[in-house]
Amino acid sequence: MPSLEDEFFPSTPGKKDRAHTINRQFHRCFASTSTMFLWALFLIALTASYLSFQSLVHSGSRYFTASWGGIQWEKQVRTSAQIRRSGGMSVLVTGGAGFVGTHVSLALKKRGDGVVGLDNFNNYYDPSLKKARKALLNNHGIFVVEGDINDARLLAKLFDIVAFTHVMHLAAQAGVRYAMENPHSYVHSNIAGLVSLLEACKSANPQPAVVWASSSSVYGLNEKVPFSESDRTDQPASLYAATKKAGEEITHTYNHIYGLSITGLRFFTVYGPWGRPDMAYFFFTRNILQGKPITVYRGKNRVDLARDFTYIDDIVKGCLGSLDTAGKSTGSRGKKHGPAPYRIFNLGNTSPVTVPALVGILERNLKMKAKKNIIDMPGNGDVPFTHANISSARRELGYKPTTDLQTGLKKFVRWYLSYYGYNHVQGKAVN
Ligand SMILES: O=C(O)[C@H]1O[C@H](OP(=O)(O)OP(=O)(O)OC[C@H]2O[C@@H](n3ccc(=O)[nH]c3=O)[C@H](O)[C@@H]2O)[C@H](O)[C@@H](O)[C@@H]1O
Repeated sequence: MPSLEDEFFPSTPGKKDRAHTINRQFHRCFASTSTMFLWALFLIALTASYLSFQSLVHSGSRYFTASWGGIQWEKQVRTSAQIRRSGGMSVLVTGGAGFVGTHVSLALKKRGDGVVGLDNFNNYYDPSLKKARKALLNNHGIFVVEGDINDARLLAKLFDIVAFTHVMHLAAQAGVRYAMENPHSYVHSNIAGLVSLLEACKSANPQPAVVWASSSSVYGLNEKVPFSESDRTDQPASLYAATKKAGEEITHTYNHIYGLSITGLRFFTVYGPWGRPDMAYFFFTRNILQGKPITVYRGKNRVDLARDFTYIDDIVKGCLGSLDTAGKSTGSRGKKHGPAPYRIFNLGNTSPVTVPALVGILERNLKMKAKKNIIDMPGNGDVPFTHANISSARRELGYKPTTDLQTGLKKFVRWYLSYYGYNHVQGKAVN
């Protein structure tokens, strides 16, 4: 092999040795090819690490790495969004693998609307339940994208692929008492995530109409019953409630500045099959079946707490009614071209039931006695009662709840036993 010296000082000055030359050319060629190869490897590694860093940054979550994109993925989104009835809509359902998101998506698909779900599958409660809901949706031709509403690139991509006519925004950090444990998760999803979603909606062309989940908790310490939309909502009792109230104000500014059509729905303690394991009716059922005690809170002066429990099928009707009557957004490319609707509705049942009465119904359905620990309500953000006035929703949306707590819990227990069985295995349990 020629030495480095040979390269600069040929053995016979003025005369090139042929074998030597071929050897040197081969060496040069090999050296440059391997250098190029190394550079290419380096660039590929750099690009890959940049992209994964970007998806982490954009997802904005410590728990979540985005996994979306590609031709096959785009095709799944497009197919899922296809409208199959005349005058139908294509709806992006955020929180698509959540409790309400699953039921709303199925109902939309059933009547021929296009639906694409979006869910970050976080571990606030058992993600395997969310995966099971995703499988159910998949069986009905609904694709749920795995991603976070804080991921602006993902949202822009989705609006790029599909001209969604509506967004049903149900992704949120739910739960009243958990806000004391993890306050930042509420800011992340209910404030930052909401703004990220509205930014995408206002920039989309055409702009979709937005229907989103607020909460009965915005009434906070309000004592006037039943709660009407015009009642004061400036005394939240929990950070959760405060973020939902903030959401109502934030959506108002997007309506005012950008002409987004906005409908906020104040849900009242929604329950039913495929429900949320962090809610009392759900984990009371699990504990009763396992022979474990349940804690029942009691209000001031030993007054029982009460909720206007609302069955999921009634809520779904309220959501579809809201989508159908939403009215168009008026902006395009971030510019408003006239006033757009801004609406807020209570979606409740109008007949509050006490928590001990709820336990009694569960006991009868499960044919088992609950081991009750009755304690005074801790100062954890709870409110003593909720009660919805729904005349506005009845008038504007044709909303008319038809399921009482007895009937609804019977359906929930039937689903619970078919999903978990009597011996609720530890792997599937939460809380
Ligand atoms: O309507 C709403 O806006 C809210 O409804 C529920 O919140 P909450 O009504 O507090 O529902 P649960 O957590 O299931 O509690 C129901 C009742 O059981 C009581 N409870 C809860 C937990 C417990 O261990 N013991 C107990 O007695 C609560 O004080 C409350 O009165 C949801 O969790 C919220 O996401 C939703 O926004």
